[in-house]
Amino acid sequence: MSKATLFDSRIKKYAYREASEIYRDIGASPDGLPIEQIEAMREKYGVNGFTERKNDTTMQRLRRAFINPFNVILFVLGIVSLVTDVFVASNFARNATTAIIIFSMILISGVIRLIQELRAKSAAAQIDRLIHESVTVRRDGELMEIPTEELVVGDLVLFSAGDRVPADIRLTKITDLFISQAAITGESAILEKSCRKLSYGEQETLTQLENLAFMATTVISGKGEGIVLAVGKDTLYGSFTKPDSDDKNSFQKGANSIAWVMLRFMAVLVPIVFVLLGITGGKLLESFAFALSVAVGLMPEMLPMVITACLAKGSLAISKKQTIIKDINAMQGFGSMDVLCMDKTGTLTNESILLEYYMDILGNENTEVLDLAYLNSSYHSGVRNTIDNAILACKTMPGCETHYTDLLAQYQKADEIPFDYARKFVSTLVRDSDGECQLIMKGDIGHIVSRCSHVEYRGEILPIEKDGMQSVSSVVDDMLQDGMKVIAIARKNVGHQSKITPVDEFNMTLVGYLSFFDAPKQTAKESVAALKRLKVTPKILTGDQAAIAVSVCRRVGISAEEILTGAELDEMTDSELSTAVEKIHVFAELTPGQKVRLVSALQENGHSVGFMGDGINDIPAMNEADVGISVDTAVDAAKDAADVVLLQKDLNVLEQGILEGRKTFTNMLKYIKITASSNFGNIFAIVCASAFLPFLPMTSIQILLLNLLYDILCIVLPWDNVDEEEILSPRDWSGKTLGRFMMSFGPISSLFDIATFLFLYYFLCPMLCGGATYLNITDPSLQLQYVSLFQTGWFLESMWTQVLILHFLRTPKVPFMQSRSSTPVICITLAGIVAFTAITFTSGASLFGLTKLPLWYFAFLLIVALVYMLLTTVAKYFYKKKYHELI
Ligand SMILES: Nc1ncnc2c1ncn2[C@@H]1O[C@H](COP(=O)(O)OP(=O)(O)OP(=O)(O)O)[C@@H](O)[C@H]1O
Ligand SMILES: [Mg+2]
Repeated sequence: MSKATLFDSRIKKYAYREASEIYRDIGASPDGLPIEQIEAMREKYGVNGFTERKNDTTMQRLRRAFINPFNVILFVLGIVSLVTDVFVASNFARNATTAIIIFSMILISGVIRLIQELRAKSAAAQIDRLIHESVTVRRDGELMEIPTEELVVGDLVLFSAGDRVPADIRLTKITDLFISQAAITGESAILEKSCRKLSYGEQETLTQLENLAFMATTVISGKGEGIVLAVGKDTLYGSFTKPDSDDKNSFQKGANSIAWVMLRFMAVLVPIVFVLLGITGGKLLESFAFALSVAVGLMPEMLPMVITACLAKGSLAISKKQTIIKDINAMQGFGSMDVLCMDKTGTLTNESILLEYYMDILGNENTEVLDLAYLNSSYHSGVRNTIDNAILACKTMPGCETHYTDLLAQYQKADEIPFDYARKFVSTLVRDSDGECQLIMKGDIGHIVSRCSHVEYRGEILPIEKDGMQSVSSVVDDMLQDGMKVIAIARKNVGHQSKITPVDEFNMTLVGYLSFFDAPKQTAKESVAALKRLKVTPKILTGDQAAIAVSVCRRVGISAEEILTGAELDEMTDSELSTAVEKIHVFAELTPGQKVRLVSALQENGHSVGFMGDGINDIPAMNEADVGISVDTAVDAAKDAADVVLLQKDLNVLEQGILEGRKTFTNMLKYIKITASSNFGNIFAIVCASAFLPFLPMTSIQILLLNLLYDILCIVLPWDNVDEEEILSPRDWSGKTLGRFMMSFGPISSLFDIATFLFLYYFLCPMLCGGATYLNITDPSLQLQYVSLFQTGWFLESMWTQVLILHFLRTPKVPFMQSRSSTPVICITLAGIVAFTAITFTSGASLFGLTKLPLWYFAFLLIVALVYMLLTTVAKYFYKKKYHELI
């Protein structure tokens, strides 16, 4: 039986039972669960979350910090070294230093990672406090607010318009409850829900069962109450969202592609080293250990740690800039986003709109139109948006204090059909004191007019004639072109009929219009310019009329020469759309589904797309986009669905977030590229050297030590400065450019390694060992000294150049003069060079097979370092010229 059918049978049965039976079955009661039973229910049915992270045990955290592919390789290496150097070695040759270094590498990277995670967790806790995702439940007979993830099976939940359903629920009580299931079925139609027991004859699929509400669906209007049947991964939504496989994970994909590049280099280099050593007569186990340390030397072991640190630091920095990153992986979206889609109201225009005119069909002021709109806005139980708020605000107009209260007393609500972004209007049925009912419809002009057969003018009801409609639309057109938002009001008497269905919404009488002032924000023009400077193309995806969208876009500097409406979009094939989305920046009269289609068309074209919105209509597009952005004032469901929440709906805030995201990414890429290329350079030189050296150019323990020291220095990289020019365009997060970077800069470092190696072999070592080169020396102790001098010389050269090159490759500019690393980076790297050089002068040096070198060698080192830096600067110039970027 498939997972889905299993799931079906488990939850579906409750649709056909009375509430009382369900309470008994699950062990709940109509008063809600007793507090002491909550834990037991959680034990039995699980938690309401998808990632274990929320309820981490120390074990899980430790496991994540310590177990990763890099550490596994290190561990194998540690064991090999334990076996060869300690267990099977003779008493005399027993030496555990290699094993100790390897295990301390594992320990250090793990502990740092653990600390980072704990810090990130406390940051996340702060963030949770800022954006409350809470639900109302009835427990022990009392209503209380709890965080969504504390919900358990058996809880009684209450929700209303604008909420996201927090779990899978069997409804027990509803008032005009309408739900959009787009998030799980993809269908934009809005369904009316009920709480009656269904009978088995009605063969329906799970999502069609009207007395069930599913996790992640959106309450469009009305209220509901119900028993939680399934939570977290056991919900229908949970059954098809596997934690790590959703397409939001381009971050993970990027990390993987980087790991692959590294693996390919290893796959080539390591066997070569092994074979070369074998040919030159090394011992099998020793050669194996050496080849493995080469592998470790090549790996950026600290990658997981640097990534966690960078992301944690970045999201903390962003949160100080009024932006909350809910999902840390969404930082990637922020760094790489090159198209930002947004709706109009509240982003480009002010958050609230003002009611300006209320008029009959020919444009004369008419209070009856406003009264009808007021009744409609007061009585529909959907989410009140800016339009409703503007209409309801008229009760505070001077002289109207009692008028609107009287009006509500005079007309009672009888029924409604909620607002729906596909139909773009809302209908309410009101009953006067005589029991006569009238249907009031308000919404988009086009959609309303298409349902009208008559117009009302000065009390007379006239059939619509063609030219009559033209003079009507000219009234509206002028206002739209001025950037006003206009909606239409229509009505119909339906006698004593007390319920309405969509069939009743025809043959309406058009009464008039309301127009609103939807003024662009003062800062909008500037912010749009800033986005363009950051190479993020702004695109407007609005459900509103084309004319107003054009007017607003002109005023804020978005090109509106060409515009595409929802209707035109539906006519297009995918390939036509793919070219259209590139050159058009304004899309109007869209349904939520069309917004999704546009976002995915942009993604198909290779863009990294952000979507910023605040309404229920924006949720599907936010889910589709690489990064969904919402604002603190948005409806709860939109905030829940977003990856990023801005505490102010202002494009300026977003600009700061984008910059911070790119900065984070640049620092991560810096670590990866520089480390990988200099490691590659070193290892490549070692390979060349092992081909004809009669001894190991560096012992495996030295390679590891070098690597460990270097990695410790890299811990400060997340705190490095980033050049302003570097973050002016979106960052690509993938292994695509890693290979070419390694191939361009790695060999330069090998060149100097080999020069040093020749200098050591033919000049320094013979000079200090009686004038002969290694092969001509017969005294074993002199041979040992020769090797040790050679290896120390190379160790120091590698370390110096590897650390210095960090400062040269981190920026395309001239280091220290045009672009300075941050103070911690400068201090730590300098301290590192001094400390590690000092090690070779201590007595402990012999533990690692290192020894003291004459001071004049450092003069040589200085020259090598200088020439190396010079050559790198030249290479950097050409690289930048060719590829237009460095990091
Ligand atoms: N509460 C409402 N009552 C009646 N009609 C409404 C209501 N809300 C929206 N509409 C109609 O639906 C159309 C689309 O809604 P809306 O403008 O909110 O879409 P949007 O895509 O969020 O656009 P934006 O936020 O950019 O203005 C509106 O132009 C209006 O005609
Ligand atoms: Mg909107």
